[in-house]
Amino acid sequence: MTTATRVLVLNSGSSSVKYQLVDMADGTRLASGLVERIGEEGGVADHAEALRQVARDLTGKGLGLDSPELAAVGHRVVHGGTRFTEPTLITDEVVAEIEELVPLAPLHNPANITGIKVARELRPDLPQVAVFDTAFHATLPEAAARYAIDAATADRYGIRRYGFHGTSHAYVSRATAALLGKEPADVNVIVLHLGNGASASAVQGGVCVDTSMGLTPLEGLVMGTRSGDIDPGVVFHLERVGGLSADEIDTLLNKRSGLLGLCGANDMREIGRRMGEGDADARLAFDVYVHRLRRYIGAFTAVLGRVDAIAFTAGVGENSASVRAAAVRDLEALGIELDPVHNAVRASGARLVSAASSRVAVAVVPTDEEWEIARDTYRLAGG
Ligand SMILES: Nc1ncnc2c1ncn2[C@@H]1O[C@H](COP(=O)(O)OP(=O)(O)O)[C@@H](O)[C@H]1O
Ligand SMILES: CC(=O)OP(=O)(O)O
Ligand SMILES: [Mg+2]
Repeated sequence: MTTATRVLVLNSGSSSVKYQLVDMADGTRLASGLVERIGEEGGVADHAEALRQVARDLTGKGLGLDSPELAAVGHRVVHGGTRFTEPTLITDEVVAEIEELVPLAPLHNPANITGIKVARELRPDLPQVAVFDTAFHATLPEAAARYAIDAATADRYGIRRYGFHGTSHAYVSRATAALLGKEPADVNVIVLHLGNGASASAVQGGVCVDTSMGLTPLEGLVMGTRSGDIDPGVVFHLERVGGLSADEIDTLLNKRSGLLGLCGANDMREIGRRMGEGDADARLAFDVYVHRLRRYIGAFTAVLGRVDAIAFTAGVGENSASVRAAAVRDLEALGIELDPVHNAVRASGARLVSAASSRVAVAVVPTDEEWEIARDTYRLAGG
């Protein structure tokens, strides 16, 4: 008999499904892929269709879901509320509870649930595990997690800071400690996850003590299409003076704001190109993005007291030398000094980009949310 050591990870996003098949016996990535533009012109119709396409892709690679070597399926679930703070074996009851959390993550949780349902239909015999974006942030102290609003109202509606991208913040903070040759327990790190969604976290000795996203993945940094922090008064103003409905304001702030709202492009590569041509809107979008990042670097430096490393990760953090340079420019007073030559080198692995004299290490650390989910899944269900 073969021992089942393979884990399939499904990361169903709002408009894409990413998958990875990992052999946990030796850490080999056997297959990975992406189905994009779900529900858009030229793309597949919906998430269920996207997942069937993932199943077909795997079958085409000779790695079909019917394989006896498959030990478990791990699912990224964005919102776990206060109910889920650990990876959880999926049952009908767990699915129902994730469904109850949809109002807290309307862009994300429905897609995650579809992924779970389709995978359970295809392999009802396999253990399936939900790994939550919020879980790594369950350690936030109350002072960081609570909003200063009426306590009874907050408790009644579950209003608090949950934080997201937790698998990335967990993976990258550990990988940063490894890069420094230290144990996670001995290192304080500010992790800057800069993808389409973007968030910062303050990790003290391996434990998350603050993060920029809140009740939903809208708060904090400027993102591709999301505003990040704004005065909540903007919402009332748009409703009372602009006559917009709650749904319209939600769409505006989540899908038509951020870099896209400021300059019409959400891709940092395009913004870089346009800045090179002297485009003033692209320049402003870049400056607003960087200004917000610097505020969080300052804030989380104060939260941590001692910072050993700042780690840049995800699409923008791993690839944009100009964002990294602008984010830490002129911060020598905080012990942060970049090495411009190292920073400009294009490379793929985890690496230091700070000057030898920098008190705070500045690192580029590629994230691997799928690996982190596979590890959590196998630990619970496979091994
Ligand atoms: N070479 C690059 N230079 C600058 N930005 C890049 C580069 N490559 C990718 N990006 C940015 O990374 C973003 C996507 O990041 P990613 O982590 O893949 O996002 P997500 O997983 O949230 O969809 C893109 O919007 C793009 O702006
Ligand atoms: C939670 C979140 O913002 O996720 P993503 O970056 O995948 O949109
Ligand atoms: Mg991502």
